[in-house]
Amino acid sequence: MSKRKLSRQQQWRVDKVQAERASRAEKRDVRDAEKLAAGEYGAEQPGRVMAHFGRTLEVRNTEGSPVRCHLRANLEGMVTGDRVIWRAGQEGSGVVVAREERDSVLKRPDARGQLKPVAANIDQILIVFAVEPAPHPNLIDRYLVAAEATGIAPVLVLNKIDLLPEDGGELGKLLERYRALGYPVVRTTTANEEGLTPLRQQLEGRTSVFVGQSGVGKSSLIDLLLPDESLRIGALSEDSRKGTHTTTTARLYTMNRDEVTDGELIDSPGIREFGLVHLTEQEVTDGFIEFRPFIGYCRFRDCRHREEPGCALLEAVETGKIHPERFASYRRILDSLDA
Ligand SMILES: Nc1nc2c(ncn2[C@@H]2O[C@H](COP(=O)(O)OP(=O)(O)OP(=O)(O)O)[C@@H](O)[C@H]2O)c(=O)[nH]1
Ligand SMILES: [Zn+2]
Repeated sequence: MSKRKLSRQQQWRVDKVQAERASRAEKRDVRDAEKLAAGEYGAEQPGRVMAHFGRTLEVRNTEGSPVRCHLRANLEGMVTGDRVIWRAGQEGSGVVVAREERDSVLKRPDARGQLKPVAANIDQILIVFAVEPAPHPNLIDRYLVAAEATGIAPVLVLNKIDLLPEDGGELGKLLERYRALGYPVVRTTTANEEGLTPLRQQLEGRTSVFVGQSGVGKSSLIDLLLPDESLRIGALSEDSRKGTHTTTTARLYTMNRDEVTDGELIDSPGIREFGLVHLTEQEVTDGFIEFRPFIGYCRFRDCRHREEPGCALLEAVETGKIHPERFASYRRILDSLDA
């Protein structure tokens, strides 16, 4: 693997080539099994998958360096972020012999619409939105519901606060509503040095992913968080930036500042699009966290919370325990499932 620092976009292209190479690596598995049996590998040690290309993995060792590994024959389905046990072989490469249990998994539909894990052990999903283009509350709710369905903690990141009016405007009020529900809200701007301080605090010691609609500033934020990786700005043409990289795999990045490990990011174009995936009616209902105390208290067991008499959710809206806009949003998301 090249020692030169590549931009993420360049890296994704490299990853694709390596995926092709990976199939050749499978033939090595057989030989590996023999070598493992013969004791030609070093002691077991922990690592984390930074990227994967089929059966070839880039594993970060405890010193933070990447080691090229392949998977022992009886293992499969590793994804970026997996914690693994590996053993060093000859020529700086290694073999992954086990995977630790995952704390969380992020899934995306593959080409055939089948949900497939794309990243593991993520602590938080940062839902980025911006003062401009202004978010529709329904979109924020959609992201929150999708995040809740994964069991990974969502965090709302309001970017471009340099464009916010003095009094905070309507967005200020909207954010208060989410804060009251218990969601962390972080304000950012890429327009000045201090603009990322609260975000850095939120990222510290955790593994995060950024999601959000186009134009909210995800690339701008990530470029500032990973300055070493941002060679691509200016170096790549518009065309290649907009190329279709959505099938390439996710990559784990460590944010280093002042020699201190601040936190980790898992990123890929596909992950950034997370949230606009198909959800079930049950997932949508469960994803509105303030509904939970009322679920199961409707008069009818199969209440769909539309016009039914004795609906506990509708009552909660009427008595002000559920915000009418959140409920309207809930209905709109359900309607979009029906469509
Ligand atoms: N005023 C202001 N503009 C910003 C800020 N952050 C990003 N921008 C601008 O917003 C635009 C979109 O930023 P990007 O970083 O490309 O947004 P993105 O979310 O990565 O968008 P996609 O690549 O389409 O997914 C660019 O013109 C940025 O310069 C900010 O904090 N304040
Ligand atoms: Zn009901």
